[in-house]
Amino acid sequence: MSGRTITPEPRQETGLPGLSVQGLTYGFESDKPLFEGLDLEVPKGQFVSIVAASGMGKTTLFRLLAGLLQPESGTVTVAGAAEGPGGRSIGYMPQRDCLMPWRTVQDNAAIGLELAGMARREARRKVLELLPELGLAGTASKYPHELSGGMRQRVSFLRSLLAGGELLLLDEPFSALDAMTRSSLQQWLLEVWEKHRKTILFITHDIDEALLLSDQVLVAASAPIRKLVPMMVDLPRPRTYETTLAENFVYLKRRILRQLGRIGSSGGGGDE
Ligand SMILES: Nc1ncnc2c1ncn2[C@@H]1O[C@H](COP(=O)(O)OP(=O)(O)OP(=O)(O)O)[C@@H](O)[C@H]1O
Repeated sequence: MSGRTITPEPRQETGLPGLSVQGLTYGFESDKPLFEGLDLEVPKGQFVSIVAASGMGKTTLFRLLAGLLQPESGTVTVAGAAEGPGGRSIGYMPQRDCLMPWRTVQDNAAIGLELAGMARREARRKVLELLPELGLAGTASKYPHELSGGMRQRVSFLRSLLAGGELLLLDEPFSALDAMTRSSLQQWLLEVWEKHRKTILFITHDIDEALLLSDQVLVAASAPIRKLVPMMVDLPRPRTYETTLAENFVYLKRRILRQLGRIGSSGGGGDE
Protein backbone atom coordinates (compact mmCIF):
# COMPACT_ATOMS: atom_id res chain seq x y z
CA MET A 1 0.00 0.00 0.00
CA SER A 2 1.49 3.32 -0.98
CA GLY A 3 -0.55 5.40 1.50
CA ARG A 4 -0.32 8.10 -1.16
CA THR A 5 -3.51 9.82 -2.17
CA ILE A 6 -4.26 11.87 -5.23
CA THR A 7 -6.90 14.46 -5.82
CA PRO A 8 -9.24 13.26 -8.52
CA GLU A 9 -9.95 15.52 -11.41
CA PRO A 10 -13.59 16.54 -11.78
CA ARG A 11 -15.64 13.70 -13.25
CA GLN A 12 -16.44 13.90 -16.89
CA GLU A 13 -19.51 11.73 -16.82
CA THR A 14 -21.75 12.38 -19.74
CA GLY A 15 -24.66 10.18 -18.76
CA LEU A 16 -24.00 8.22 -21.96
CA PRO A 17 -23.53 4.49 -21.74
CA GLY A 18 -19.98 3.20 -22.19
CA LEU A 19 -21.45 -0.26 -22.59
CA SER A 20 -25.01 -1.32 -23.18
CA VAL A 21 -26.27 -4.91 -23.25
CA GLN A 22 -29.89 -5.71 -24.08
CA GLY A 23 -31.60 -9.06 -23.76
CA LEU A 24 -28.42 -11.12 -23.94
CA THR A 25 -28.99 -14.85 -24.14
CA TYR A 26 -26.17 -17.35 -24.53
CA GLY A 27 -25.16 -20.87 -23.54
CA PHE A 28 -22.70 -23.40 -24.93
CA GLU A 29 -25.48 -25.99 -24.83
CA SER A 30 -28.94 -24.80 -25.80
CA ASP A 31 -30.60 -26.39 -22.76
CA LYS A 32 -28.07 -24.88 -20.35
CA PRO A 33 -28.04 -21.10 -20.81
CA LEU A 34 -25.49 -19.05 -18.91
CA PHE A 35 -27.33 -15.78 -19.62
CA GLU A 36 -31.02 -15.34 -20.30
CA GLY A 37 -32.38 -11.97 -21.41
CA LEU A 38 -29.67 -10.11 -19.52
CA ASP A 39 -29.66 -6.29 -19.56
CA LEU A 40 -26.58 -4.39 -18.44
CA GLU A 41 -25.55 -0.76 -18.69
CA VAL A 42 -22.24 0.77 -17.68
CA PRO A 43 -22.19 4.58 -17.81
CA LYS A 44 -19.25 6.11 -19.64
CA GLY A 45 -16.26 6.76 -17.38
CA GLN A 46 -17.59 4.66 -14.49
CA PHE A 47 -15.83 1.84 -12.70
CA VAL A 48 -18.32 -1.01 -12.40
CA SER A 49 -17.65 -4.45 -10.91
CA ILE A 50 -19.54 -7.69 -11.32
CA VAL A 51 -19.38 -10.06 -8.37
CA ALA A 52 -20.10 -13.61 -9.46
CA ALA A 53 -19.26 -17.09 -8.24
CA SER A 54 -16.80 -19.22 -10.19
CA GLY A 55 -18.24 -20.97 -13.24
CA MET A 56 -21.21 -18.62 -13.69
CA GLY A 57 -19.88 -17.41 -17.01
CA LYS A 58 -17.82 -14.29 -16.43
CA THR A 59 -15.12 -15.13 -18.97
CA THR A 60 -17.84 -16.07 -21.44
CA LEU A 61 -19.53 -12.71 -20.80
CA PHE A 62 -16.31 -10.87 -21.58
CA ARG A 63 -15.88 -12.86 -24.78
CA LEU A 64 -19.42 -11.90 -25.78
CA LEU A 65 -18.76 -8.22 -24.97
CA ALA A 66 -15.53 -8.28 -26.96
CA GLY A 67 -17.39 -9.72 -29.96
CA LEU A 68 -15.40 -12.97 -29.87
CA LEU A 69 -18.61 -14.96 -29.34
CA GLN A 70 -21.96 -14.19 -30.93
CA PRO A 71 -25.00 -14.12 -28.63
CA GLU A 72 -27.97 -16.37 -29.38
CA SER A 73 -30.07 -13.23 -29.05
CA GLY A 74 -29.65 -9.71 -27.75
CA THR A 75 -27.34 -6.82 -28.56
CA VAL A 76 -24.07 -5.45 -27.23
CA THR A 77 -23.13 -1.83 -27.88
CA VAL A 78 -19.74 -0.49 -26.88
CA ALA A 79 -19.22 3.27 -27.23
CA GLY A 80 -16.26 4.19 -29.39
CA ALA A 81 -15.17 0.61 -30.18
CA ALA A 82 -14.40 -0.20 -33.78
CA GLU A 83 -15.56 -3.56 -35.11
CA GLY A 84 -12.89 -5.72 -36.71
CA PRO A 85 -12.50 -9.27 -37.98
CA GLY A 86 -11.34 -10.48 -34.53
CA GLY A 87 -14.04 -8.64 -32.59
CA ARG A 88 -14.34 -5.15 -31.10
CA SER A 89 -11.31 -3.04 -30.28
CA ILE A 90 -11.61 -2.86 -26.51
CA GLY A 91 -9.02 -3.37 -23.80
CA TYR A 92 -9.13 -6.81 -22.21
CA MET A 93 -6.96 -7.79 -19.27
CA PRO A 94 -7.13 -11.49 -18.43
CA GLN A 95 -6.58 -13.23 -15.07
CA ARG A 96 -3.10 -14.30 -16.10
CA ASP A 97 -0.82 -11.74 -17.67
CA CYS A 98 -0.25 -13.65 -20.96
CA LEU A 99 2.92 -11.66 -21.73
CA MET A 100 5.12 -13.02 -24.48
CA PRO A 101 8.31 -14.31 -22.82
CA TRP A 102 10.49 -13.43 -25.82
CA ARG A 103 9.38 -9.80 -25.92
CA THR A 104 10.64 -7.03 -23.63
CA VAL A 105 8.28 -4.99 -21.44
CA GLN A 106 8.27 -2.23 -24.02
CA ASP A 107 7.47 -4.60 -26.88
CA ASN A 108 4.85 -6.51 -24.90
CA ALA A 109 3.04 -3.31 -23.97
CA ALA A 110 3.24 -2.00 -27.54
CA ILE A 111 1.51 -5.00 -29.14
CA GLY A 112 -2.02 -3.57 -28.98
CA LEU A 113 -0.93 -0.37 -30.68
CA GLU A 114 0.98 -2.23 -33.37
CA LEU A 115 -2.00 -4.48 -34.07
CA ALA A 116 -4.14 -1.37 -34.38
CA GLY A 117 -1.83 -0.23 -37.19
CA MET A 118 0.55 2.14 -35.41
CA ALA A 119 4.16 2.10 -36.62
CA ARG A 120 6.35 0.04 -34.26
CA ARG A 121 8.67 2.93 -33.48
CA GLU A 122 5.79 5.22 -32.55
CA ALA A 123 4.11 2.49 -30.45
CA ARG A 124 7.35 1.87 -28.53
CA ARG A 125 7.79 5.59 -27.93
CA LYS A 126 4.27 5.87 -26.53
CA VAL A 127 4.90 2.96 -24.17
CA LEU A 128 8.18 4.47 -22.98
CA GLU A 129 6.38 7.69 -22.12
CA LEU A 130 3.81 5.90 -19.96
CA LEU A 131 6.09 3.46 -18.09
CA PRO A 132 6.99 5.81 -15.19
CA GLU A 133 3.34 6.73 -14.61
CA LEU A 134 2.47 3.05 -14.31
CA GLY A 135 5.24 2.39 -11.82
CA LEU A 136 7.39 0.65 -14.44
CA ALA A 137 10.25 3.12 -14.85
CA GLY A 138 13.49 1.39 -15.83
CA THR A 139 11.82 -1.84 -16.98
CA ALA A 140 11.54 -1.13 -20.74
CA SER A 141 14.20 -3.60 -21.81
CA LYS A 142 13.46 -6.29 -19.21
CA TYR A 143 11.81 -9.59 -20.07
CA PRO A 144 8.71 -10.91 -18.25
CA HIS A 145 10.70 -13.51 -16.27
CA GLU A 146 12.74 -10.67 -14.72
CA LEU A 147 9.62 -9.02 -13.24
CA SER A 148 7.53 -9.69 -10.13
CA GLY A 149 3.92 -10.91 -10.55
CA GLY A 150 2.63 -7.43 -9.70
CA MET A 151 4.87 -5.78 -12.29
CA ARG A 152 3.79 -8.26 -14.94
CA GLN A 153 0.16 -7.36 -14.25
CA ARG A 154 1.01 -3.67 -14.62
CA VAL A 155 2.53 -4.36 -18.03
CA SER A 156 -0.53 -6.38 -18.95
CA PHE A 157 -2.75 -3.49 -17.84
CA LEU A 158 -0.72 -0.98 -19.86
CA ARG A 159 -1.11 -3.18 -22.92
CA SER A 160 -4.90 -3.26 -22.41
CA LEU A 161 -5.02 0.47 -21.77
CA LEU A 162 -3.21 1.15 -25.03
CA ALA A 163 -5.19 -1.41 -27.02
CA GLY A 164 -7.74 1.23 -27.92
CA GLY A 165 -11.36 1.98 -27.20
CA GLU A 166 -12.89 3.55 -24.15
CA LEU A 167 -13.87 0.30 -22.44
CA LEU A 168 -11.56 -1.89 -20.39
CA LEU A 169 -12.63 -5.38 -19.36
CA LEU A 170 -10.63 -6.61 -16.38
CA ASP A 171 -11.08 -10.30 -15.61
CA GLU A 172 -9.99 -10.90 -12.01
CA PRO A 173 -6.63 -9.35 -12.79
CA PHE A 174 -5.24 -9.62 -9.26
CA SER A 175 -6.58 -13.01 -8.19
CA ALA A 176 -3.26 -14.85 -8.59
CA LEU A 177 -1.31 -12.33 -6.50
CA ASP A 178 -0.49 -12.42 -2.79
CA ALA A 179 -2.56 -10.20 -0.48
CA MET A 180 0.05 -7.42 -0.09
CA THR A 181 0.75 -7.11 -3.82
CA ARG A 182 -2.95 -7.28 -4.55
CA SER A 183 -3.70 -4.48 -2.14
CA SER A 184 -1.01 -2.21 -3.56
CA LEU A 185 -2.16 -2.92 -7.14
CA GLN A 186 -5.75 -2.07 -6.21
CA GLN A 187 -4.52 1.31 -4.99
CA TRP A 188 -2.40 1.71 -8.09
CA LEU A 189 -5.33 0.86 -10.38
CA LEU A 190 -7.47 3.50 -8.68
CA GLU A 191 -4.80 6.11 -9.24
CA VAL A 192 -4.33 5.21 -12.91
CA TRP A 193 -8.10 5.09 -13.50
CA GLU A 194 -8.63 8.48 -11.81
CA LYS A 195 -6.20 9.86 -14.37
CA HIS A 196 -7.39 8.13 -17.55
CA ARG A 197 -11.10 7.75 -16.76
CA LYS A 198 -11.80 4.87 -19.10
CA THR A 199 -15.01 2.94 -18.58
CA ILE A 200 -14.03 -0.17 -16.62
CA LEU A 201 -15.94 -3.41 -16.17
CA PHE A 202 -14.15 -5.47 -13.55
CA ILE A 203 -15.03 -9.02 -12.57
CA THR A 204 -14.06 -10.42 -9.20
CA HIS A 205 -15.06 -12.94 -6.54
CA ASP A 206 -13.77 -10.55 -3.89
CA ILE A 207 -16.46 -8.28 -2.45
CA ASP A 208 -13.94 -6.02 -0.63
CA GLU A 209 -12.07 -5.48 -3.87
CA ALA A 210 -15.27 -4.68 -5.77
CA LEU A 211 -16.42 -2.17 -3.15
CA LEU A 212 -13.05 -0.49 -2.79
CA LEU A 213 -12.70 0.13 -6.52
CA SER A 214 -16.18 0.68 -7.90
CA ASP A 215 -18.84 3.30 -8.44
CA GLN A 216 -21.33 0.48 -8.73
CA VAL A 217 -21.27 -3.24 -7.94
CA LEU A 218 -23.50 -5.64 -9.89
CA VAL A 219 -24.26 -8.89 -8.12
CA ALA A 220 -24.94 -12.11 -10.03
CA ALA A 221 -27.00 -13.89 -7.42
CA SER A 222 -28.11 -17.01 -9.27
CA ALA A 223 -27.48 -19.03 -12.42
CA PRO A 224 -28.41 -18.70 -15.22
CA ILE A 225 -27.81 -14.97 -14.97
CA ARG A 226 -31.07 -13.19 -15.83
CA LYS A 227 -30.31 -9.99 -13.97
CA LEU A 228 -27.53 -8.29 -12.09
CA VAL A 229 -28.57 -6.60 -8.86
CA PRO A 230 -27.06 -3.08 -8.77
CA MET A 231 -25.52 -1.64 -5.61
CA MET A 232 -24.36 1.99 -5.77
CA VAL A 233 -21.09 2.51 -3.89
CA ASP A 234 -21.42 6.06 -2.62
CA LEU A 235 -18.15 6.05 -0.70
CA PRO A 236 -16.01 9.18 -1.18
CA ARG A 237 -12.92 9.12 -3.39
CA PRO A 238 -9.98 8.98 -3.29
CA ARG A 239 -10.30 5.63 -1.50
CA THR A 240 -7.59 3.89 0.44
CA TYR A 241 -7.37 0.76 2.55
CA GLU A 242 -8.92 2.82 5.39
CA THR A 243 -12.11 2.94 3.32
CA THR A 244 -12.61 -0.79 3.89
CA LEU A 245 -13.00 -0.12 7.63
CA ALA A 246 -15.73 2.52 7.23
CA GLU A 247 -19.21 1.78 8.57
CA ASN A 248 -20.78 2.35 5.15
CA PHE A 249 -18.38 -0.09 3.54
CA VAL A 250 -19.30 -2.85 5.99
CA TYR A 251 -22.98 -2.07 5.48
CA LEU A 252 -22.67 -2.47 1.70
CA LYS A 253 -20.66 -5.65 2.12
CA ARG A 254 -23.44 -7.15 4.25
CA ARG A 255 -26.01 -6.30 1.59
CA ILE A 256 -23.96 -8.03 -1.09
CA LEU A 257 -23.36 -11.08 1.10
CA ARG A 258 -27.12 -11.30 1.59
CA GLN A 259 -27.77 -11.02 -2.15
CA LEU A 260 -25.37 -13.89 -2.67
CA GLY A 261 -27.10 -15.88 0.07
CA ARG A 262 -23.88 -16.16 2.06
CA ILE A 263 -25.46 -14.67 5.20
CA GLY A 264 -29.07 -14.74 6.34
CA SER A 265 -31.38 -11.73 6.47
CA SER A 266 -30.83 -11.52 10.25
CA GLY A 267 -27.16 -10.64 9.63
CA GLY A 268 -27.57 -7.17 11.20
CA GLY A 269 -27.36 -3.66 9.70
CA GLY A 270 -30.35 -4.62 7.60
CA ASP A 271 -32.47 -2.65 5.30
CA GLU A 272 -33.96 -5.56 3.45
N1 LIG B 1 -15.74 -23.40 -25.08
C1 LIG B 1 -16.59 -23.95 -24.22
N2 LIG B 1 -17.36 -25.00 -24.58
C2 LIG B 1 -18.27 -25.54 -23.73
N3 LIG B 1 -18.47 -25.11 -22.47
C3 LIG B 1 -17.71 -24.08 -22.04
C4 LIG B 1 -16.75 -23.44 -22.89
N4 LIG B 1 -16.17 -22.42 -22.21
C5 LIG B 1 -16.74 -22.43 -20.97
N5 LIG B 1 -17.67 -23.42 -20.87
C6 LIG B 1 -18.53 -23.70 -19.70
O1 LIG B 1 -19.32 -22.54 -19.45
C7 LIG B 1 -19.41 -22.29 -18.06
C8 LIG B 1 -18.90 -20.90 -17.76
O2 LIG B 1 -17.51 -20.82 -18.09
P1 LIG B 1 -16.67 -19.49 -17.83
O3 LIG B 1 -15.24 -19.80 -18.10
O4 LIG B 1 -17.29 -18.37 -18.55
O5 LIG B 1 -16.91 -19.32 -16.25
P2 LIG B 1 -16.20 -18.34 -15.21
O6 LIG B 1 -17.30 -17.75 -14.40
O7 LIG B 1 -15.28 -17.41 -15.93
O8 LIG B 1 -15.36 -19.38 -14.34
P3 LIG B 1 -14.04 -19.17 -13.44
O9 LIG B 1 -14.39 -18.16 -12.39
O10 LIG B 1 -13.82 -20.51 -12.85
O11 LIG B 1 -12.93 -18.70 -14.34
C9 LIG B 1 -18.60 -23.39 -17.37
O12 LIG B 1 -19.50 -24.39 -16.96
C10 LIG B 1 -17.69 -23.90 -18.45
O13 LIG B 1 -17.39 -25.26 -18.26
